[in-house]
Amino acid sequence: MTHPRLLEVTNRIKARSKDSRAAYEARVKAMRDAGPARPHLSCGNLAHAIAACSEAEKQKLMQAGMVNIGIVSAYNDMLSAHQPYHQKLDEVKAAVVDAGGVAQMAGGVPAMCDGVTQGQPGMEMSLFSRDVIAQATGIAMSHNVFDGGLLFGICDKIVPGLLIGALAFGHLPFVFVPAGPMPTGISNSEKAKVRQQFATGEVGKKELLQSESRAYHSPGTCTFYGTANTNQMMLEMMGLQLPGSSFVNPSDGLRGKLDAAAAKQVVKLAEAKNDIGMAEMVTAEAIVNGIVGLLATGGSTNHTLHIVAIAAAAGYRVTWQDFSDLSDAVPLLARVYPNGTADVNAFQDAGGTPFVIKELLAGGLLNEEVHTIMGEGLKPFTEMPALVEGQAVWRLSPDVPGDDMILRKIDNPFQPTGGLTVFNGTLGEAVMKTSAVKPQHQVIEAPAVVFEDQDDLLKAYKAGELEKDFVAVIRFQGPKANGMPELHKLTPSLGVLQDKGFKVALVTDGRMSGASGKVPAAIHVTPEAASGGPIARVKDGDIVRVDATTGELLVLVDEAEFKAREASIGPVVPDTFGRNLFAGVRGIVGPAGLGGSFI
Ligand SMILES: O=C(O)[C@H](O)[C@@H](O)[C@H](O)[C@H](O)COP(=O)(O)O
Ligand code: SF4
Repeated sequence: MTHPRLLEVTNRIKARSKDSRAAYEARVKAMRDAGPARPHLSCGNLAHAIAACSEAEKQKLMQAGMVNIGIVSAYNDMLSAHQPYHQKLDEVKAAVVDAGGVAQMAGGVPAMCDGVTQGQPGMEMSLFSRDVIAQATGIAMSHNVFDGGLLFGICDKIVPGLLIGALAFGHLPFVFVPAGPMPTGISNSEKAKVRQQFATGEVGKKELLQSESRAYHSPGTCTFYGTANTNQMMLEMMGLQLPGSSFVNPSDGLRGKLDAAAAKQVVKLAEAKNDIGMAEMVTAEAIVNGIVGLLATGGSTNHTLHIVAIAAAAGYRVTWQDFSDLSDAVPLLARVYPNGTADVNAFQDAGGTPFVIKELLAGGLLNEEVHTIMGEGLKPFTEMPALVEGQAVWRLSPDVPGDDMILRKIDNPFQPTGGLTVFNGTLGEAVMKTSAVKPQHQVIEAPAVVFEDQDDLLKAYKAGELEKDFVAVIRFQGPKANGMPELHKLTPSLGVLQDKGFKVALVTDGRMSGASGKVPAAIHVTPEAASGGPIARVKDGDIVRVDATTGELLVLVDEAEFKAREASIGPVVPDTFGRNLFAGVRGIVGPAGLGGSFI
């Protein structure tokens, strides 16, 4: 029986989105009514589109009924997660041909590695890159010669960008093709320990680099449960990626079979002509299923931005209150670093996303009336693939988890509620991933120390000025200020202070990484300082209360005095390292509560 809270939130999203969803569905109908793509091309258009094809492909593509699949790829060598897409292209094209279609590389999209840019100027483009990826996906598919698409992308802003772009072609079916996590190196906890030892001066750069390179060591996605791997879980929850396919390593023999199966599935969907495209798959029910998956697994806080933006691309308005109300009803069923010690390889071995889906269905916490890439309903997504006599074979998840320190059944969760808290109060709205914060750190009331640049906090730390209870208020880090960077490089220093017994918390209009964890951080503060939000009026010494148990974010200053204060105007954004290219975007980008989007 479906949980009443699930029905309540799903129905209110539909109700508030009635007009915007109707407008989206009208756009999709107009594209569908225009009929299959290629017959409407001029001979010149078609000749250009197939000029570089083989003779066999040309003959096929000149037939209107032949399914042509557009591949949109986020391959580059900067993301270890995306490097495997280089050799995947030809393999998947061949698999589409084996399945009776033709495939063309429709276009590439940019992909930024947040690990490479963490703490660097490039991080100020990170959030914006999501919408650039969406636009690049639109450019790729705008050739309008395709009957469906395959999407090569995994990491943080790439999956949301690809999905937003694909939704602009909601009359077509798309299937995501993952590449899988790298094998486990040193544990994430060991990595974090060495970082804190570096922050205290116990180890030097040589030891730190050695440790980092043993954590991040080969092709594949990083193995912590950050935004990239949360994307993977979400795509299975939403039925947009083959069941249980996310966390199979690139070098595993099963990987290639899963790629071929994805190719075959998208050809089958494109041939079906039953009007099941992205619009019919990405419904309010599917979006709520994605949020439920986020909450049940303690996924990345970045999804309070990305799911809102994805929903908007499908004509739905989703709010942080929706996340909060679902979080009260959805139990925490998984502990994967930073919410535990295991990584995604251990999560997969313990039962992975199919196990979580099976348990959530048993608890009535997923909408079952959904169209997915596998057909109707979520039952196929309770199955895990294995290589049996050289073939990918799916089997129903077991009734018990492979490791109950990593996964739990619905009647024995790690926490009765989800891993996310939405804050409200005198500083505005904010979110916190509480699943990674110990209970004794979930309520912090301490004097503010205000910064407008994360490096200034690190300088104060190194000067020994932060050996005390304090709330770090870091502002002018919002979308309009400087692109809303992740401030994850502060984690080791704040972690050292927390370990020393000081009560520390972070409040910022910026973001943290999905891999950030133990320090309580009320992030995405909205309205941001650059929009005149109250965070711009906080002064050193103001008492700030961050209470993750009640969702209060308060500055304990006389209301009239606080309101009368002059707001800080913040620092000037340098125009170096490409920042100047996004000056216009900073002027039009929307607030975090609407996904931080400029589309
Ligand atoms: O949201 C995320 O998951 C992060 O952006 C992640 O993709 C990023 O790479 C982190 O910075 C990795 O963690 P470290 O920086 O600790 O390696
Ligand atoms: S998970 Fe993060 S650090 Fe790892 S490849 Fe993806 S973007 Fe880069």
